[in-house]
Amino acid sequence: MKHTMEISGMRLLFDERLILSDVYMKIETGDTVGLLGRNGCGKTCLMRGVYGTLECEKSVIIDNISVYEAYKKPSLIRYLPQHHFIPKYLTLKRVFRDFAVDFERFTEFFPVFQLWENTKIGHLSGGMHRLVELYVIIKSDAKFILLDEPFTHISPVQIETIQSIIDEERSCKGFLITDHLFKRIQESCNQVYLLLNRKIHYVENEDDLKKMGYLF
Ligand SMILES: Nc1ncnc2c1ncn2[C@@H]1O[C@H](COP(=O)(O)OP(=O)(O)OP(=O)(O)O)[C@@H](O)[C@H]1O
Repeated sequence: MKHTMEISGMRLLFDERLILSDVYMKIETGDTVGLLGRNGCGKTCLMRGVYGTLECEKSVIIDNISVYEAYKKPSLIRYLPQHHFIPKYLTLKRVFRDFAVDFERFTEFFPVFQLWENTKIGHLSGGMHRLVELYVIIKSDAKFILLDEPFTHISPVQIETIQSIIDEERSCKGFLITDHLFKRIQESCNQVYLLLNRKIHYVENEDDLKKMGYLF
């Protein structure tokens, strides 16, 4: 079944400073939407606004129903923040059980984790910890997945595997992914947008990014 999320009229002010204005985006099942933008332009704020953990003016409509506090509805949206969010004292077994994600399948993609089912996530390296968080969010049973800089701290080989998993999962989900690297976004996404001057701009190709001053 195809699901649609429409984000519109998003406007965010911090004191007198306008961060986002009139943001519009539509994401459907099967979409992998990439969001580029310079440091501090508002990508994280946009995601947190959609997720409902940052207050702002907005309309988020999923399948014709308005959603205000998406973070309370994990079956609709899951969000991977830039920072670690799974408590360090939890074992991998517990994490995969809580997210209802198959650990065996995970170890088929990433065999290095085979012996670590009873290891606490805090004992993993930062990159491994990140990989577990990224995987369980991508594989969670939700209609839309927001990934804030998912490839940071992940090795190139693991990035390729993750990209193939996202490609598989999009048959039943829609993805919004931020990154700084056009190449990575181009490889992972079927639509690309640039957040520039508080607004979302559709990007057809590299030339568009050059015209908008994002690439040289
Ligand atoms: N709680 C807050 N109070 C005031 N200003 C904030 C707050 N949170 C974010 N900002 C500011 O809003 C702007 C957008 O921040 P945001 O984190 O969304 O940028 P970003 O595009 O995700 O950056 P990066 O690519 O570096 O992660 C920044 O200038 C930031 O300093």
